[in-house]
Amino acid sequence: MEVLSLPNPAHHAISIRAKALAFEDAASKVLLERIRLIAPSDATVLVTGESGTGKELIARLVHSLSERAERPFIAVNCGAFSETLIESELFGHERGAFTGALESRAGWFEAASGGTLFLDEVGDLPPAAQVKLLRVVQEREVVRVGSRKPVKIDVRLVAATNVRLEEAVRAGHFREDLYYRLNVAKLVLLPLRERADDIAPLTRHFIDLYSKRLRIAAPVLEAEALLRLKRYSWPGNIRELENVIHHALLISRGGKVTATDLHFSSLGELSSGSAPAGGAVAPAAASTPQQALREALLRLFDEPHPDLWQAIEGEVFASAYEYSGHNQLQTSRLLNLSRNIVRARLADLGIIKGSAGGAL
Ligand SMILES: Nc1ncnc2c1ncn2[C@@H]1O[C@H](COP(=O)(O)OP(=O)(O)OP(=O)(O)O)[C@@H](O)[C@H]1O
Repeated sequence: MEVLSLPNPAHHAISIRAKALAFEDAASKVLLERIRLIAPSDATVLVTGESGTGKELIARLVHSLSERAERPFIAVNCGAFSETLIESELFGHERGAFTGALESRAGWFEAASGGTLFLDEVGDLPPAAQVKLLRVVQEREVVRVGSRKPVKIDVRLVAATNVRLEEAVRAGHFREDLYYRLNVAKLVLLPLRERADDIAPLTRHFIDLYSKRLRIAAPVLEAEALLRLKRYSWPGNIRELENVIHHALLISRGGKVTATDLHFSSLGELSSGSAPAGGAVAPAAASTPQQALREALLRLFDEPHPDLWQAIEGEVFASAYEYSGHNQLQTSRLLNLSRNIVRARLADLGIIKGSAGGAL
């Protein structure tokens, strides 16, 4: 596996989480070369790719390999805010600018000063915010909501989209002038099914990651299981592979992951390609988070465990989060704990990123 060494790992412990990034497929190697070329420049980058292909990770990599690496990296999901809130989130607001604006507040552009601002799902920006963003990109200054005073900013912009922005432009949903301003350097992430040689290194990576997190010895992946992973179409891309491996580790036994430990979503049916050696693989039964939790707890009690309580706690938080559809509020209600505790524990376990809003 190509292991990417970052300029100063100590400073990237949060942003890249000491990951060995898997870039083994020929297409991924070309992408990595392109990232190495683009990152040191200050050019605005547009990252495109289906959901779960690694756009945010690539944005962090661009930041880490740039001269701004020591400065903040802030990730904002443009689709996560209402039309009225997004402008104040990005550009800030003055006290009294709108009902509830009790204090003046800097937006993410100002907060990312000297660093990189990652605008995820940029295609979701409403038209008024697109006009403002265009102005920011052109003038390199922001005007807070409710103010007229421009504030100079020094921010490198990385934008990402999982929709074809060209089509959004054609349909009149996204401004053409903004599209050209964002699309200075483009990084295209292929769906996982089109870079099959990444599947094995990514799988090894997630086996290592989750066995450490679950505090178990890393199990061996049986050849038949790997074949099955390679034949799947991965509609949810790398994120789905991560979930499949995490789940497989929860239910695997005897130090190995077998083909039947792999539970796929019904959306990405197995391709009808060549049958694996030793016969066809039976489709795995669907598993609910409750079943997964039950199986994981039983397995934890099965063997002597160095840190049983922590491992149990981890499983409970992970399963409740899964069961709540990755919603922190629902998870806190389910566990009858405060949202802050839930957020902190999920972050400790590496299930969510360090802080709300993605700021580091
Ligand atoms: N090359 C890689 N090596 C190791 N892990 C990776 C790699 N690419 C992506 N991942 C992991 O896959 C998961 C999904 O990646 P990420 O969140 O960056 O995808 P995304 O395209 O931004 O998703 P979305 O469009 O849903 O926001 C993350 O856990 C990420 O760390």
